[in-house]
Amino acid sequence: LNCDMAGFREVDRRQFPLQDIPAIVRLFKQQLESVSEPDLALLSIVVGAIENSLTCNRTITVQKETDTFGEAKLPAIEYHITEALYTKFHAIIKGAVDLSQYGSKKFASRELIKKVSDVIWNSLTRSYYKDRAHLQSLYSYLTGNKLDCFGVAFAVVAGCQVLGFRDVHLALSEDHAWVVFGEGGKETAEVTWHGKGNEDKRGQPIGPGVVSKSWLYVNGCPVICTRPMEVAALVSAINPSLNATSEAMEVALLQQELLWLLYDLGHLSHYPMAIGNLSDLEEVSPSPGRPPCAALFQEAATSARTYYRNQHVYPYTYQGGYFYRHKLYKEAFESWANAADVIRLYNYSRDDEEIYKEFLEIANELIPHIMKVVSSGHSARSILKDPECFAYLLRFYDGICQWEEGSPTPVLHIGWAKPLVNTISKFDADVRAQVVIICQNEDGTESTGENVSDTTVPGTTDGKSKLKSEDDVNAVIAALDEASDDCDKQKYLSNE
Ligand SMILES: FC(F)(F)Cc1cc2c(N3CCN(c4nnc(C(F)(F)F)s4)CC3)ncnc2s1
Repeated sequence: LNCDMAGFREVDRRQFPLQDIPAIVRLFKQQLESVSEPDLALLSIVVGAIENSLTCNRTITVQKETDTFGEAKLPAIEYHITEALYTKFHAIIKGAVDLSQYGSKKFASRELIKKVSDVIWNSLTRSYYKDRAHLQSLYSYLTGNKLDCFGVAFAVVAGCQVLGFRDVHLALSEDHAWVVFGEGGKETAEVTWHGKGNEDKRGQPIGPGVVSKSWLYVNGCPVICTRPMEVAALVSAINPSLNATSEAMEVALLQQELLWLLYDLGHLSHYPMAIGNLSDLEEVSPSPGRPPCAALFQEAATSARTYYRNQHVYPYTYQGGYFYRHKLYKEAFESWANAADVIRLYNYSRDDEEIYKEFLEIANELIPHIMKVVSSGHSARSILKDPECFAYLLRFYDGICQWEEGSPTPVLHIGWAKPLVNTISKFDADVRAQVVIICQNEDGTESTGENVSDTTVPGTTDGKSKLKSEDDVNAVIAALDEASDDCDKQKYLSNE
């Protein structure tokens, strides 16, 4: 029993009660630099307790926000509460799993992992709102028997750590989590649910998800966590939200400090979303002496290109969102075009709703808003006179068209076409004429398409005029529909 309590024993009681952010950072640093591996249960209980007390019920009388040195005051986390919850988690896991039944001690088996997942799963409250905030930590599990889908996967990995299986690790896509295990971490197993109304596949390998080319399984390029990266995942999952409109500042500061600690120790380099989370926090309150958030967004994209074959969308939508908020519209178009270049590699399946909503918002809310805002401006450097912006938008829309091709589920519908046509028609023919479309042929050679300058939009005579009437728009929509089927818009654009 002692060896398993290593995580706790090393934590000298003198550190408790944990009164402020530096104390928590010290605990994480001590765990991350300790000779063995960081104790996932201990760290999840500690940050969960702080988040819960500062965002859920605010029962604690909120001490004045900062002490004399400007450090955010935290509700004191008592040693005995932390130790009691830690002991309870150990008791639940060790009490339910009789290791003698699972043969090899060195590597976990699928049956063992399914058993740990069942222990967590069967101890959850029967029915509760699964998407609620603050359900991601072991504190939530141990005090309220509630976990969200990420929280279940994390708890299974923490449970396997309690049982001494160092091969079981968290695998993360952009919208799902599962575990890898066995020699070389080659085996995979579902351990949690995904989305609404889908039968869970717990215990099964994730193979079929990768074969179907759904974004949910990121074409076989998930983030495979080390123990410190599992700490980064639990820190990323900290949710400072008090309600739909405000956040608990001290929780956000704690998350930011812990992410910088993990960044400095090199544990975010292979974790684009964690870098994106840190960058979002830096945008709101920049840390002195740290890289600007724009550089961090770029780092996240570079990490995804370097380690995950550029199969992740979020680094580009994080970046596009930043540029959009800062009115850097051309840069936003480029990021969104890069996001579309990723999604075109996938087949849209019913499990991919989250990223569908992301692209829908960009295409039908954000880009139309930009077009409205820039239309009123009259600067020569306007977006509407810039052929590179037109090219970025074409790449964006084309990526979504190609995403739809070969997919079991349609992507585009009339709701997409009107904003799309309105956006394209804002660019004059002479601007469009400066865009040359290079098509990659099957054999990899390139052919420049017809110069789009002689694009005559159906229903007009000289190709130089702009869309005028409703039936012009409908004609283009019909043509787009046809073009997006076989996606050789080249023929459509040159209107051969
Ligand atoms: F485990 C699951 F199932 F929850 C999948 C994961 C999600 C996620 C994350 N997120 C999700 C994406 N996310 C985004 N926030 N803004 C985003 C963008 F649209 F601006 F790009 S994406 C918040 C943090 N941040 C760190 N790690 C993970 S692992």
